[in-house]
Amino acid sequence: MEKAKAQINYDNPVISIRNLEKSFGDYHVLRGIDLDLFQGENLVVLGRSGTGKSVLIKLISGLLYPDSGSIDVLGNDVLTLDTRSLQELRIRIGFSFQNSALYDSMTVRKNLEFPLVRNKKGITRKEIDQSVESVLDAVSLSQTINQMPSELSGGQRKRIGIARTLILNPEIMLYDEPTAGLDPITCIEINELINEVQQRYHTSSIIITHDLTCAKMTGDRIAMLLDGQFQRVGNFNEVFATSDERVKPFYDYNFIQ
Ligand SMILES: Nc1ncnc2c1ncn2[C@@H]1O[C@H](COP(=O)(O)OP(=O)(O)OP(=O)(O)O)[C@@H](O)[C@H]1O
Repeated sequence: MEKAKAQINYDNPVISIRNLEKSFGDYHVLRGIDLDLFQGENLVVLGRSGTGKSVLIKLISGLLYPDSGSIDVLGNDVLTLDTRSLQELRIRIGFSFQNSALYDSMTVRKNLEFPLVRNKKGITRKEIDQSVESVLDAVSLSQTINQMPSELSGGQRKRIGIARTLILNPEIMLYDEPTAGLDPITCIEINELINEVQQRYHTSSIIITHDLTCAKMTGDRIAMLLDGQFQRVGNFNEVFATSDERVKPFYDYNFIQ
């Protein structure tokens, strides 16, 4: 269940975060976050509920503004980008959110075409068809092309959601709790898909989760968010080789394959 070694370019961070601070009223959620995501890397961000994982993703994608610190994404200073440049940058990032639901009234094909037609002006019918076929093949669901989302299982819907994100060829993937609400076997299939996406699309990914099986299977590196900072960063065994009483229960109460 250990993750196979990936090709990672440690000279090329695609996301660089320095000394990031974010409070909501009196609640100091992020207290000086430093983080690099390297080209080709799967980085898992682990943390209990309410520790600020989603806030971090929103800051990276420019949906929230920090109190201080810097965020560089694909060579862009996110905090100084105008709306248009931010939109252009977001197209280079694939968001796989828990609630990124499919459109129930559209077939799988139409769901997949939607981001293409919206974001790629002048794309031809042939290019659309090729892209749809290619991402469906990537998530091993070619046979569902004419089905409605209601005819798919939870795991299949999750895969189609990932395919819809991949269709724009993102350089960075942000997965927010990719295995939430799925049975253990389907979780493992989604973890395997995350690794296949890394290899096939050469993406760099941040995977937010509190599922340790997911962390172990998909993470080249794991960063544990505790009390507003990344207190432990390393591979799975390094992160959990500690007697830190804030970390141990996290491990003890998770089911590890
Ligand atoms: N827009 C907001 N206004 C006020 N408080 C917020 C806002 N967004 C997040 N928070 C607070 O910041 C904290 C961190 O929230 P966040 O959603 O990042 O947690 P999380 O680590 O993703 O948790 P979970 O695993 O449950 O999704 C929470 O206490 C939340 O209430």
